[in-house]
Amino acid sequence: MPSKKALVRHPSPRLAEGLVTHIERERVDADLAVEQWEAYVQALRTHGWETIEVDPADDCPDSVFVEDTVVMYRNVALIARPGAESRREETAGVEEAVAGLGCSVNWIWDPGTLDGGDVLKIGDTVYVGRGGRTNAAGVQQLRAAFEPLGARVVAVPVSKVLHLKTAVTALPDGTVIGHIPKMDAPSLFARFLPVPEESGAHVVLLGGDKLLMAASAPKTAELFADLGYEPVVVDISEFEKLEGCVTCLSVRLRELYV
Ligand SMILES: NC(=O)NCCC[C@H](N)C(=O)O
Repeated sequence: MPSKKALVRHPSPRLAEGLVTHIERERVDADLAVEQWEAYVQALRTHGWETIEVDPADDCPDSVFVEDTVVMYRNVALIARPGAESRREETAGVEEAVAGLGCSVNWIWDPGTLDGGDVLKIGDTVYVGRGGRTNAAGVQQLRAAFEPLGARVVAVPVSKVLHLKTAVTALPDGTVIGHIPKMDAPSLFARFLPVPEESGAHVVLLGGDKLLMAASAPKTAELFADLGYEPVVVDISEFEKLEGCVTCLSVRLRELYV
């Protein structure tokens, strides 16, 4: 049976100091953030995901955004090398967690940088955003790690937002969804559906027709419901103030046979 495990990481007490790059800094309510994180984790559990907490990294303000630290392909965990220096220490705890789960571990090495938020997998196609956090060496190393396993790696320019997955994710049938004003190259995606809100571009596939989405994208939730999906809505306002979205708060491990 394929696994339904998801890595999550408790917010650091220093969350409010997290990086902001493309938006104005706003005050983050740390207590509310913890409540929102707990509700997010509960939503995963309610929909059948076993959540595994990576040991907290309290000194790393952005550590709750665990998606950026590792990319999974089959049972291989590629440990990222975050583009932001302040996030490099986040990977140690994640490496320990995935090794403990029986994953094969591989690494992005200097001079490569790559954030997990830049990697979107649709079947065996692995889109990788080349932008502020992931450099050309990171793209090459991702190719070298995953192409021998059967992946087709497609590089996508990203200049308007933090990560590729800030701009686009995909529905269960593989249709790419995105908010066009935030995309560099929409024509790269063969089957593409534009969404009316920036945060509507972010979905976590919970299984079946269920899509985990942010409360800040009500029009997009309506659009998806009208297409026969079931939006599961969570409020993640405090993480959005730090350019986070629903995808970055977990790493789903779907292909572990352990
Ligand atoms: N995958 C993601 O979308 N990660 C969000 C990371 C936000 C964090 N404040 C950062 O700038 O690295």
